[in-house]
Amino acid sequence: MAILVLGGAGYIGSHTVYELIDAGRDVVVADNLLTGFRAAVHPKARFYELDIRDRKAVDALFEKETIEGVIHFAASSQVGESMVDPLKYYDNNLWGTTVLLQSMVAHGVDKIVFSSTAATYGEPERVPILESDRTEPTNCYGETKLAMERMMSWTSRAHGLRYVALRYFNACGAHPSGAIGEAHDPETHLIPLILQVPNGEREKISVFGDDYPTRDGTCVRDYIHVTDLAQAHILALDYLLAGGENNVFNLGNGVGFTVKEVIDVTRKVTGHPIPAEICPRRAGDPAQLVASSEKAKTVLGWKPQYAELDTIVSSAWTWHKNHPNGYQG
Ligand SMILES: NC(=O)c1ccc[n+]([C@@H]2O[C@H](COP(=O)([O-])OP(=O)(O)OC[C@H]3O[C@@H](n4cnc5c(N)ncnc54)[C@H](O)[C@@H]3O)[C@@H](O)[C@H]2O)c1
Ligand SMILES: O=c1ccn([C@@H]2O[C@H](COP(=O)(O)OP(=O)(O)O[C@H]3O[C@H](CO)[C@H](O)[C@H](O)[C@H]3O)[C@@H](O)[C@H]2O)c(=O)[nH]1
Repeated sequence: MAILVLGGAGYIGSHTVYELIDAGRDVVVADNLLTGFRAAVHPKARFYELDIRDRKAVDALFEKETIEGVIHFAASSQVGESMVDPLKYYDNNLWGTTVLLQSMVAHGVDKIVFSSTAATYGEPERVPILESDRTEPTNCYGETKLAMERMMSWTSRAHGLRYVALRYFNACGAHPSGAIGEAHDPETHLIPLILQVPNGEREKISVFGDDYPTRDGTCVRDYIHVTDLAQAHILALDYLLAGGENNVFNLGNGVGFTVKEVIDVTRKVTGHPIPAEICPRRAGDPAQLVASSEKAKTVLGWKPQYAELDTIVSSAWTWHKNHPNGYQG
């Protein structure tokens, strides 16, 4: 019996595959390599290059492999892009998940752990955010992820599928071995973009807005190490395999850092002055997102191992220094 990881050539998916294989699991990866990289896939995983919107290809995979559970990362995930090209998000995220669930139901595969996001909350009513708090996305990306959660819920009622939605906050850092790390093209995430300055790939970092209602006017986010996220997926899968009910969990460290604070930590870690320039706000950004992850700790037994921001940034710096072009050389 194998675990199917959709989007396992991407950033968080590839780290989860490494943890699954380290834990002795049999792993199948499927990815269309839209934003992922073949080189990020663990050599012990069986790889299928396919698009989850291709029903015939997904059916063929379920017919060839014996799958006990699915971990679903395959989606488009850039907040800014979702505001200018929302239909890409409906197509890839909602249509992709529709086709996937149709195929799972048809093949009797009934357990799925999937990537949701802090962007489902929108502007939070309070921080730290609890899973039961209001969900009112401020960007189309978050809207499609919330709709994916609801799609799972209705599919569960009708067909008995069981799911765990993991609402991650800001994923960052790299595998402790240095073998894999974050590689997006174009890169939009704050920490890898800041690290392009000491790496000689950009002159300065743009700060998107300094007029938010936060302690220094820049947006506050909760940064969580990718290996800690990966571990949570294994715990969530085992929870479902042990008969656990449908559930939603936040995954973050419970501590918020402003954009300026992240730049300061990165200056300390790299020893580079990292010039910063204040720019206009980016559309769709909530002022602050900080998780309460007590539920994941209590119900799943999740224990983040890399909670300090300088440890997280150091692991990202090691990866980017050694792989300035990501997986392309
Ligand atoms: N990076 C973050 O901070 C963050 C935070 C919250 C949630 N998430 C969610 O986690 C998941 C993974 O994020 P990531 O940063 O690793 O992104 P990523 O872009 O690196 O990985 C996504 C992977 O899915 C693949 N993919 C996309 N559409 C596909 C399709 N139709 N068929 C097959 N494969 C497809 C891509 O090629 C890629 O390998 C996404 O669903 C994202 O929404 C990410
Ligand atoms: O060059 C940059 C890039 C980002 N930012 C700011 O840094 C913060 C973090 O931005 P990221 O793009 O790194 O991350 P987001 O918070 O926008 O989004 C991330 O986390 C979300 C959940 O919080 C989603 O799930 C999404 O997939 C994931 O990219 C934001 O305030 C953003 O405006 C800058 O100031 N300059």
